[in-house]
Amino acid sequence: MPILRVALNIPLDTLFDYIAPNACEADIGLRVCVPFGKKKLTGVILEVCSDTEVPPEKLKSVICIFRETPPLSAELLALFSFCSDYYHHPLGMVVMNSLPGKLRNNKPVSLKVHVNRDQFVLSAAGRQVDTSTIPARNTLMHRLLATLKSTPSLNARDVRKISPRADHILQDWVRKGWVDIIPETDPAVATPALPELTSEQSTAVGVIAAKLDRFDTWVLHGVTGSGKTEVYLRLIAQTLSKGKQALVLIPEISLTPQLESVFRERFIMTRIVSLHSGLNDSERLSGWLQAQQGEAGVVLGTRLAVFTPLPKLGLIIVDEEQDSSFKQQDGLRYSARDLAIFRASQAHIPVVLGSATPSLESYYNVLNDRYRYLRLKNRAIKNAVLPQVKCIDLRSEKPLNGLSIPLIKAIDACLAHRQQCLIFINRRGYAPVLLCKSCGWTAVCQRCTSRLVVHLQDKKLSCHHCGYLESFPHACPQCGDQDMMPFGRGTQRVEEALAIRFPSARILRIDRDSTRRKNAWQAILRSVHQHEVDILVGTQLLAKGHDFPNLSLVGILGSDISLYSTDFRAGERLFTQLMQVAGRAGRAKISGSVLIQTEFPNHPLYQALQRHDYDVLAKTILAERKMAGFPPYVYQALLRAEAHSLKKVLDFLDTAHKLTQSLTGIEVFDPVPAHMARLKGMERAHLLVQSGSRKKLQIFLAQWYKQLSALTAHKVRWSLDVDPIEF
Ligand SMILES: Nc1ncnc2c1ncn2[C@@H]1O[C@H](COP(=O)(O)OP(=O)(O)OP(=O)(O)O)[C@@H](O)[C@H]1O
Ligand SMILES: [Zn+2]
Repeated sequence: MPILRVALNIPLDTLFDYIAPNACEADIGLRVCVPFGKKKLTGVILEVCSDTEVPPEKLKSVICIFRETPPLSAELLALFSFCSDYYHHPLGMVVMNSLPGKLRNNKPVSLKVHVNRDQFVLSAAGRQVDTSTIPARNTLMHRLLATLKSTPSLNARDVRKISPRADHILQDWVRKGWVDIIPETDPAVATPALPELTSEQSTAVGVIAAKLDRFDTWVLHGVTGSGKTEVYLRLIAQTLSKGKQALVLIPEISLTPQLESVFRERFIMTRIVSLHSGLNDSERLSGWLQAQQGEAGVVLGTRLAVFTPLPKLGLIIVDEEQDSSFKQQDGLRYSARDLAIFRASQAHIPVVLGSATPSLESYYNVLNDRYRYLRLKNRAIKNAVLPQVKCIDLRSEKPLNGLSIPLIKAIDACLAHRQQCLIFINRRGYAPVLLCKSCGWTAVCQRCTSRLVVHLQDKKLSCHHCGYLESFPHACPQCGDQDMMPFGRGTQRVEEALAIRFPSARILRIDRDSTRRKNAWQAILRSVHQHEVDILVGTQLLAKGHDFPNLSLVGILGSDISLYSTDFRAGERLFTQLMQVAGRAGRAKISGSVLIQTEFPNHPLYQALQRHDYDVLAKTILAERKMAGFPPYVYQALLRAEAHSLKKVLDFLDTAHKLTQSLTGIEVFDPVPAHMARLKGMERAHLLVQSGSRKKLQIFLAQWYKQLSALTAHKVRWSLDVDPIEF
């Protein structure tokens, strides 16, 4: 009797065995419904074998196998298995987390995902089908094939006219590659005229396009506005022309509408699917199925999209590859960028990592010749040059309400020229601290190690880590004094100061508070493009990828705070962020300038920024990391633990520490409290391990993970974070 080994979304590092009388090898990768305790669960069949260690009286039968969707491919299952091994996370959870919600349900799904106006045409393979191989009694198949041969294309209605059952056959043929789907096209839309590539773009496209049939990791290092998107588009066009699919990963969901419309305009004959967390379950399922069936030519998505089934994958692009949002920060802590590289190597195709400021990990791999490197040094639009970056020295220019005189003058000039400006401050809310002037009390979150942020408009104090909200206190809870004052500055306060200083300017604030509503982004982008806004105030949400042609001035406030952080990645992150915001200025015909208000104008980071010199700074930071023994010179993993009592957490970590004794090539540090020592009421601490050899670290982690899983007597939640980026 065949035994199925099933992946379930259960936090145990094992597969679960069931009997299935009518199952066979071809069922591997299919979804299956099984009994589990008193419940029914849906899982995925990973193996079909003939024996099991489960005693016969305990072995249960599957309830049903879902056969309406094709099985997950062997490549995808290999990706899951790599991911589970590398991140030390139960395989069943890896598999199930990657599926759209509707496929995790105990219900069959409907495959009716086509837009009815699609056209179906016989593919080259379909034309070569030997009709004698189709049994004569299958008259419907013969009729459908004959009709497809005799007409240029059919739409869904034509198909149903042949027979209501013809639709099924057609779907099957699409899967087999006999029939291609051409999405409905609007004849009024003409093929857009392509811009002439700059010589740098043209080199990049040429070099990568010559090697589309092999695995390489390309770092496309292009300054802001250098037209990396155009390079992607040309490479995707070549991929599509070979009948292959392209996967494009982007960091921010807010960037999808813009990019999606660029793609749609360019590839009018191609089905483009976007996959991100803003979709409802049906939309996500539909996109996922179109990808799995090879109908979607381009899949555009945020990090989870790296797990999309793509049978004809020909190219992967990771835009803004350095972005930390590619790393999942809970549950399965994977890096979508790193998995993208694995997928490309698995499929023998190129992966392009695009960025204006590549991550130091990637840059290091370039310096070591592990990755290939292409550079775009100039802006793509004729005469558009990189903005002039200058520091305003706050030691001599005392600001008023946060705004220094040179910045105010620059804003005045910008407005007089009817151009737009952007004031960047990476902190939302009104002020980060509420302070009692007489006793020095500050409002803190009861559940987290953090201060409460002042939100003046709704008269609330809010914790940005756990979402806790409370009303303003009337008096200081410590001394009773009523003289409480917001201290420091957030976007709302800067907006207020600007409104006072520039009463006739139209000001728009863009941060997580102002973009929460659905479609808020579209409205914002439209009003910026139609110049209904003069001054934008915003956080890093604004910094990424947006193209605002009329923006000529960027002012940067409050960035000094990241210069001397305890996090060794803070400098890299700040540089990237400031390069990105600075890059919003002067992207088209008008020239741009960037003003940074700082007390440390001579800091190497600001110096590098003024010269647009990524390489010098990157090399300096790399040298520091080498000295200090930080990544990319070592590989790290963090054992994170949390519980209601700190003692329990530390006891657990001590036990974990003792398990690691006398290892060579692995360095184990003492347990320390996390940067956020308390979060949502949980006490948190961690233990860092590192090694100069990724392989050694992996071997150690596998063994340690088993030992840790076997520790039972503690009430601590723990997880391993491989290649952590937050501490
Ligand atoms: N060859 C070209 N000729 C003319 N304009 C171009 C060309 N290539 C790109 N552009 C234009 O240049 C602008 C900047 O391009 P794009 O947004 O792709 O830059 P980017 O490198 O992605 O920058 P960022 O890192 O800031 O996102 C866009 O308006 C784009 O339409
Ligand atoms: Zn909190």
